Amino acid sequence: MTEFGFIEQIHTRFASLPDNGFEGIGDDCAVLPLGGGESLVFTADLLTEGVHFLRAATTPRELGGKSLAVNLSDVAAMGARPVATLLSIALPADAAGAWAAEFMEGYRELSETFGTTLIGGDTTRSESGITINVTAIGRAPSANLKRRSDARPGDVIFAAGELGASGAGLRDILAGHCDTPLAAVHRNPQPQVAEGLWFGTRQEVHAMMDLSDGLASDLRHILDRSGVGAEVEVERIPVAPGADVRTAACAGEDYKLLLTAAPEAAERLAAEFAARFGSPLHPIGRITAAPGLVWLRNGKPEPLEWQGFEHY
Ligand SMILES: Nc1ncnc2c1ncn2[C@@H]1O[C@H](COP(=O)(O)OP(=O)(O)O)[C@@H](O)[C@H]1O
Ligand SMILES: Cc1ncc(C[n+]2csc(CCOP(=O)(O)OP(=O)(O)O)c2C)c(N)n1
Ligand SMILES: [Mg+2]
Repeated sequence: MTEFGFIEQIHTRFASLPDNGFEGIGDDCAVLPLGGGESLVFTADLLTEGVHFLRAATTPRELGGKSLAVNLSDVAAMGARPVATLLSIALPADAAGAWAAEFMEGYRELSETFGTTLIGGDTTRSESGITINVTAIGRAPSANLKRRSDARPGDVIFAAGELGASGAGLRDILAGHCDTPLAAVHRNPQPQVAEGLWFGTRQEVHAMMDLSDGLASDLRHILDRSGVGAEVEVERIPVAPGADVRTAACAGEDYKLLLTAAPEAAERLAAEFAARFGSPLHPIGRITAAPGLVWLRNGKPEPLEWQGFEHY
């Protein structure tokens, strides 16, 4: 079974139960309208030793920050402001002392940076490696929420930053070079919280998500949920220095925002983004009515078997 096959199975199994007012499985966050035009959003992400990180290749402080950052990125991807988190952590006995204190310091530092508070969680002993689960809660005017399901044919597809640095950094780490600048990028993702909030206020932004698994699979989630297709110009994919285009499209963990915007407003959106954030918004292609993801090189379709990260 594939990761996404399993999630689909879970979704189906729970489809007949009451939703209790929640918009559930399928987006970066679940949504609970509060009334008065406001909503809460909820997301959970888990990091487990050997799959998401190597204990010997990260400081606990960095891992504390990354555990929070990947969740704040999902809140940002809805156009919401992260407000609070819950932290559940399973620690082997040898990580329960100084390691855990440093981990919490990293988690606290990033909480302070983004104005979130820690409101609960759980702590247990582990017999096999470190596992961290974070639940993040955000808040937004309901009208600002951006979903994966709102891409429309003709929309311009944008990446809100360069891609591939994290994947190139992981390559360094797996080769035993943990002290390179790219390895540091991999261990210290910066969630685009201010950017997500700003996109939330822009009506011309239709669909949005964050890039955790890589463009090649994450864009497909927008296409599937919106019932559309896309053409992506390979030459326009913004490749971070030190990475190559395949890494940029497939390796994942860049935690940059991926969005679609109305074509008539796209140029102005990009100009205002650059003026506000001091870095470009990269147009990489467009949404099509015909389903499927087509990679274009020199304007011609190229049959690339590119895939993002999948757990199974
Ligand atoms: N074990 C699970 N139980 C319920 N929902 C899940 C589970 N795993 C993933 N999901 C949901 O499936 C969707 C896709 O998950 P995922 O690809 O992990 O999203 P993300 O990249 O935003 O973390 C999300 O809405 C997520 O909440
Ligand atoms: C030791 C190690 N091996 C492989 C990876 C690569 N990796 C692990 S998870 C992942 C994708 C993102 O994680 P996931 O759990 O799928 O997050 P989500 O999409 O749910 O936000 C990648 C690229 C890594 N970070 N560390
Ligand atoms: Mg997830």
